[in-house]
Amino acid sequence: MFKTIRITREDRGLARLELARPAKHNALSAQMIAELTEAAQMLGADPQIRVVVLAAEGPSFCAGGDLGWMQEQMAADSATRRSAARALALMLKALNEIPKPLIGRVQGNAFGGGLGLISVCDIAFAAEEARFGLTEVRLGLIPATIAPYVLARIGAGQARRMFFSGQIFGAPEAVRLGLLAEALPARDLDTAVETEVERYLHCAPAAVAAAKRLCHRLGAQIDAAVIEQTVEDLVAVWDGDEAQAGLAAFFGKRPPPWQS
Ligand SMILES: C/C(=C\C(=O)SCCNC(=O)CCNC(=O)[C@H](O)C(C)(C)COP(=O)(O)OP(=O)(O)OC[C@H]1O[C@@H](n2cnc3c(N)ncnc32)[C@H](O)[C@@H]1OP(=O)(O)O)CC(=O)O
Repeated sequence: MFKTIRITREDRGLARLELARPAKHNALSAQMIAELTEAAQMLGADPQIRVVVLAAEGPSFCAGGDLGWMQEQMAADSATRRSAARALALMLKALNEIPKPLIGRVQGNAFGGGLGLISVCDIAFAAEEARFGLTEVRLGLIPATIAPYVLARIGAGQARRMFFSGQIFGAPEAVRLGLLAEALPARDLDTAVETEVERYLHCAPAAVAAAKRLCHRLGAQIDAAVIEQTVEDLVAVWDGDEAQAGLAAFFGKRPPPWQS
């Protein structure tokens, strides 16, 4: 039924939700955004599922928003753009609101929206050689719909540095920032995720769900108005000359005009 993601269920109450566009480094296309939204809602509502692992096939966890899809939005009318940006925002909201532990399993690159996906995980583990970054500003874009979740996860001070510089950093730094629970040798990643899964499967599901609600309520308020503002921010950036130039440079495999 899904083309860009895969879901595997285990009787013990575990679902593995896997990004499956490896040739495009799991970039978030319109179809993947729609499928992830549907999967998050479905797994969230399934009483048999008590823990969800978010993983990815191929060399990257996720290379962020699909830049071809973004280029299409730049040429579209404002209603189409707004609905595309809102789809991205609602996907993140749906993942964030899964009322059970969402555990990230990260390898390779997690850039832009990929780092956003990690930020909506409750806890994440990564291979030591994984790379992270909010690379949007290098492309003339901004981290928009992902911003509330990244800010909630690592705080404004650390986030500003990432937001403004697009700097790429390694897994030890991601642990220090609080994005990851642990960075491990790649061969130990599945064991670490499995140990974490078992911890949650030994707990009362309604109590775990209530604990997650509590964490959300006491953390940053990511309400409908905040989300809608990020949609407008993304729509506005798609209007800009820098985004046009940045994406043309990416697909032309050349540096953007501002790169020193
Ligand atoms: C969510 C919001 C914003 C964003 O997320 S903006 C996107 C931020 N992401 C990036 O800046 C990452 C861009 N990609 C890369 O830097 C590199 O591709 C890579 C992931 C480091 C991999 O490099 P490598 O050299 O190994 O491979 P290629 O570059 O040749 O890529 C292979 C293949 O995949 C395509 N691709 C990679 N990333 C994307 C992408 N993000 N979108 C679309 N396509 C992508 C690349 O074009 C190649 O395709 P071919 O057809 O094979 O040429 C906004 C918000 O917050 O709201």
